[in-house]
Amino acid sequence: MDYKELVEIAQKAKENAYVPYSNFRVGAALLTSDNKVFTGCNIENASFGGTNCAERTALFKAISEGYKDFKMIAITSDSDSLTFPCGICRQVLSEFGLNMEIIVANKNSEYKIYKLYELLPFAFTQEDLEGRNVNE
Ligand SMILES: O=c1ccn([C@H]2C[C@H](O)[C@@H](CO)O2)c(=O)[nH]1
Ligand SMILES: [Zn+2]
Repeated sequence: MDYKELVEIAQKAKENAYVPYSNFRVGAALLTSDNKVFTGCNIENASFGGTNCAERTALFKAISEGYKDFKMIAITSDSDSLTFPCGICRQVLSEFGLNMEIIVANKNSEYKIYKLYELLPFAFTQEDLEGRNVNE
């Protein structure tokens, strides 16, 4: 599974986006450490706040199926710009490892790769709860 292939799977996942309010379709494809792929799309809600992003849809599908070790996640939309995960998704993804690779793509499947720790420096983690944040 290479980066490009995962981006193409995310493009396909975008087709199921439920976006009556923003009309902004997002797709994600999450690769587990044993090379299984979980896809996700954004799912909007009339309350707005009940909306779930594509990244969290993919992550929650994986977690609920018993997977919690991930190599990378590809994210795309219909935009000419690269689609970066929102702050909530960065935080939620960080629970499962700041070393995860984040592949941000545009509608033409051009992409860049970051590590989650680059997108979420000084992350709040379990260690903060235990009083030993490494950033201190
Ligand atoms: O990385 C992102 C950014 C936004 N959205 C969704 C939420 C909402 O449905 C729409 C507009 O913000 O895009 C995602 O799914 N992932
Ligand atoms: Zn998000």
